[in-house]
Formats: sequence, C-alpha cells, structure tokens
Amino acid sequence: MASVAASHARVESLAKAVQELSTNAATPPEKYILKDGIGGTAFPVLEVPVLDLSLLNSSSPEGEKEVEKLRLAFASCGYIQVVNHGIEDSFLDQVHGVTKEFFSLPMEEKMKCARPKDDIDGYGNDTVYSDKQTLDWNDRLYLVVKPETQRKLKVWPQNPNNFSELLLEMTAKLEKMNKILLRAMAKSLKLKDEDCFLKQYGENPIVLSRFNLYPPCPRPDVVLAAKPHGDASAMTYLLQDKQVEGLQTLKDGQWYRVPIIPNAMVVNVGDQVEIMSNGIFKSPIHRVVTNPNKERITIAIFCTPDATSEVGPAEGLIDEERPKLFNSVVDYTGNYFKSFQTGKRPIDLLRI
Ligand SMILES: O=C(O)CCC(=O)C(=O)O
Ligand SMILES: [Fe+2]
Repeated sequence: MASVAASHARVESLAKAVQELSTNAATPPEKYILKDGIGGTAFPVLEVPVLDLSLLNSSSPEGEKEVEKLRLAFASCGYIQVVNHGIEDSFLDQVHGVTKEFFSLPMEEKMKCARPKDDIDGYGNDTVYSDKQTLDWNDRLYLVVKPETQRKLKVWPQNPNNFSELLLEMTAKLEKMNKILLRAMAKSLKLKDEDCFLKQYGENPIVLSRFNLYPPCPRPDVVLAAKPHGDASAMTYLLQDKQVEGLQTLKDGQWYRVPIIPNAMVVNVGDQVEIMSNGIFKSPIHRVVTNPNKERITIAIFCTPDATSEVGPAEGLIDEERPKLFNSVVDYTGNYFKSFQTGKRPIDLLRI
C-alpha cells in the first residue's frame, strides 16, 4: 500500500468538498445547478413492498408468499425493504455512528484518504469527465471490500471504533442476505437451477461500499444530491438515514419517494441482475434530492459479480416468446462510470 503521504500527493485537486460549500455558500456554484430544476416540489411516496427475510428463507407456505412478493416487487419497481434480517439495530446504529464520525473529521484528516485521480477508492466527490457535467451535492467515501487483494481499508489512519472490522462484519451479513435473495429470485421465476444467478455472481464477487454524506443544500429545487442512475451492481443494499428522506425512484415516468423504515435494509436490483433475468427484474432509475436544513447520511453496499464471470440472460428465461434481450458481458462495472457520467445508460449498450 502507498504511504499516506504518497497517496496524498496523487490526489486530485478536487472541487471543494460539498460539506465546505454547504457551510460557506448561500448559493451553490453554477456547476451544481440543473438548468431545468429537479422537476417539481412534491413527490408521492412509493409503497415499497416490505419483505420478511426470515420468512422468505423458510420452507413454509408463508415463505412461498414472500417469494412471490419478491418476484412482483423486483419485476415492477425494482425495490424492496427487508425487515427481520437478523442484523441488530445497535449494530446498524454503530455503522451509522462511525460514518458520521468520519465526515466530522477535520478536512485535513479526511484528505489523508482522498481518492487518487485514477481511482474510485477513497474520499471525494464526483469525478469530472466533462465541463458540461452537473455535479452531485454529495461527499462520499468509497471503499473496496472485496476482492481482498484490492482492499485498502487502512487508508483511514485513525480507524476509529474499528471501522474496518465493522465494515467487514456488515458486508459478511449482507452477503448472506444476498445469497438468500439471489436464490429466492431464481425460485420465484420457477427456474430449475435455483443457483443460476448465484453461479453468475461467481466465487470472487466485487463488493464495494459507499458512505454518503449529503449536506444541507440552500437550493433543493435546482440541485440534486445524486443524479438519476441505475446501479452497476447485481444487487444494492442501502442503509438509509433514519430521520432524513431523500431517495427517489422513477416508475412509469413519475418520481416517487422511497419511505424510511428505520433499520430496514433497502434493496434494489442492479443492472447485472436485470441482464441475468433477461429483463424480468428491473434495475430502477433512482436519484437523491437534497434537503435545505438537514444533512443525510447513508451507506450503500454494492454486490457485484466476479470480474471474470460471464453475465448474461439465464438459459431458462429465453424462449420464442421471450427472446434473449441482452448480450452477455464480462466486467460490466469496468466501463460503467464513464458512460454513466456522459448521460448514457450502460445497460442499453448491451440490448439486442
Ligand atoms: O443514498 C441514497 O439514498 C442512494 C445512494 C445511491 O443510489 C448510490 O450510492 O448508488
Ligand atoms: Fe444508486
């Protein structure tokens, strides 16, 4: 691993952290402003289906009902909220707590783990690919959790409250949930091989964590905390802020708010499961809006297939009535960020 000093030297001279802009600016800089605004002020709440993981994982009639609920949810809005997931509330509070602690460190300390110019891993904000790009009102810490060979968790020098251990423990818990969900999803589609999605997910998945700080923004009408996007993952797990809402998802051309259920895990389909399911499960387009008074903190874990695994529509989901909708792909995530920032949806490049 590069020394802290060396990695500091390679760091991009970033646009100011949004956190600093938030406290100093009455009006956000031009490059954060969307010319056409965010498209309204009031958005309806989406009734995101709530799934009981312990039931889903049982072989009872109630379990079968949860499996069917899962199919309907992922085939329509692409989101579920998982409760009874076995992760202690106090553990989730701890994860939130250390995240808050990280963003509260003096800028100088946070910059010690700033993202190098050519990397995604580390503390920073939007990578700038073009002058025309509108920036997100968000500071974030990205950390690769898996594969282990790419893990640089020690970049945070103080490592307060065993931050790395917490993150590894949280990832292990979510990977268990991910296995259960990927199997249940194959089951819900009556696939003979209930492991077919898991097999494509592979033995050496990429697990990426993203700690998000969305500081208060003086112009929530014209600034987004995260631009509309679909996730490059197979599945995404999101620990929402317990007090401050912000996530919105697009359904039938309308933006809906994803409500807060404290300590539930918000789960959405990523592009790679949309591909594996031959378009049956939908990777939702979502965005994050800003709040004029309150900061919001979230933690997203992206479970992404092995970079050597071929990802394509499962055999059992292709027939004359439903032909193959996507070409297969290896390392979908590799080129994702660049094409997302230019406004194109990477998944559309694979459509047949
Ligand atoms: O923070 C959120 O509510 C969503 C974050 C998100 O969509 C992402 O990190 O990909
Ligand atoms: Fe996302």
